[in-house]
Amino acid sequence: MEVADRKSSGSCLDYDGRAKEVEDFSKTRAGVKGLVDSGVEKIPRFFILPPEILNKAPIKPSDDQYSLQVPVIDLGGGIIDHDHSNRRAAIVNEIRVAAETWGFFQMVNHGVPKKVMEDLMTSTRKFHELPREEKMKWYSQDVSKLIRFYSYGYLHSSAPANWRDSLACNFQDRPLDLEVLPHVCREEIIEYTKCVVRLKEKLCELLSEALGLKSDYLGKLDCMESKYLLSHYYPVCPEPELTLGVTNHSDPYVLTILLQDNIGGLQVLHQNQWVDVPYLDGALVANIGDLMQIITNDRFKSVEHRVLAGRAGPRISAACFFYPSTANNFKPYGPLKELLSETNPPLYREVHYKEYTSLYVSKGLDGSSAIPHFKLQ
Ligand SMILES: O=C(O)CCC(=O)C(=O)O
Ligand SMILES: [Fe+2]
Repeated sequence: MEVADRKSSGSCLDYDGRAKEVEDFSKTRAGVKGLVDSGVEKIPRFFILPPEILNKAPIKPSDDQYSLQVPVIDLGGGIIDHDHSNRRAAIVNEIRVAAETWGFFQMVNHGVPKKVMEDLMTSTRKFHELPREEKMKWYSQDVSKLIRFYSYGYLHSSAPANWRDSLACNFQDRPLDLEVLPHVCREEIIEYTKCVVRLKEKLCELLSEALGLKSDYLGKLDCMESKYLLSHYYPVCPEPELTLGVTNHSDPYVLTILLQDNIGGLQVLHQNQWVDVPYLDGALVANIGDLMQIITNDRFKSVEHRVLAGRAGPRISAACFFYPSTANNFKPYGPLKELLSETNPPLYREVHYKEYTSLYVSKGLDGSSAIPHFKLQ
């Protein structure tokens, strides 16, 4: 069958025999990489995405796409303390504009050593490229497992499948524990996570200031004390026009810090166009999560993004998500009263983290946002 026929041969989300195909795939415990290693030339049908997901925004970018650029912000290494108030004010302003308009920005001079980033990429790649028997020991579809390897997390639903595998390390708000991690990447993950947590603390202050609040405001709110690192591996895809590395979604958490390699494919939805988030040597990407959009009453935007599947690769990335500490799983978070006024009334009801993520997970990455469910009428 030609690509055009396979595209029009019906939705991948619901067809006879889909559940069995998905289950057989899961039983291999070898992920998408296992499929590629087995030499598939046609992707299994449940990976073929319907046009309404593939073409959510113009697939062919307008000329504007080339003039639109995700903001790049120089965090000034160590010189953003309060003694350098002019420089700090300028950075805070850049972060404010980026968070309000793009929901995404790239950071350079952010203080995470390049070697630590490179080591994370090399070692997690080693994990994903372990012999199959070795890697499958980590395979699990159980979402309550804090450390696991998986592919397509929505096995029992009709949510779209993604052309990628992931190693999940949900550290929650505990100290990092070396023993629980796969040997090939454990020290590198711990070191990288320590550095990224320090960067998150800096960003937490800068974002508070960008909202016109005291530097320690978001820190005291305890909305970003837990950390969850996802190491992604996007294998080369024999039919990249038919699927996606990851389908359109916004991140459900408060803040994400992302490290990507130089393969490309990450895109952010901006002014109804998909704009590339290009690889920038030494940079880290930050993006606003859904809960941050809710607590800022829509000032900061949690923006949809996706990753294209590609013939080049594999592509490697690591996303570190920050969310409230476990003690606050049921603490209600709503628009911050300091940001509200008569002319700026609350747009959302209060929601706790568990309620938010349950809805997010039950929905699957179907390209729709969970945020509107919490809007006040
Ligand atoms: O791999 C990437 O560049 C993005 C991953 C992502 O969006 C996510 O894990 O939420
Ligand atoms: Fe994401």
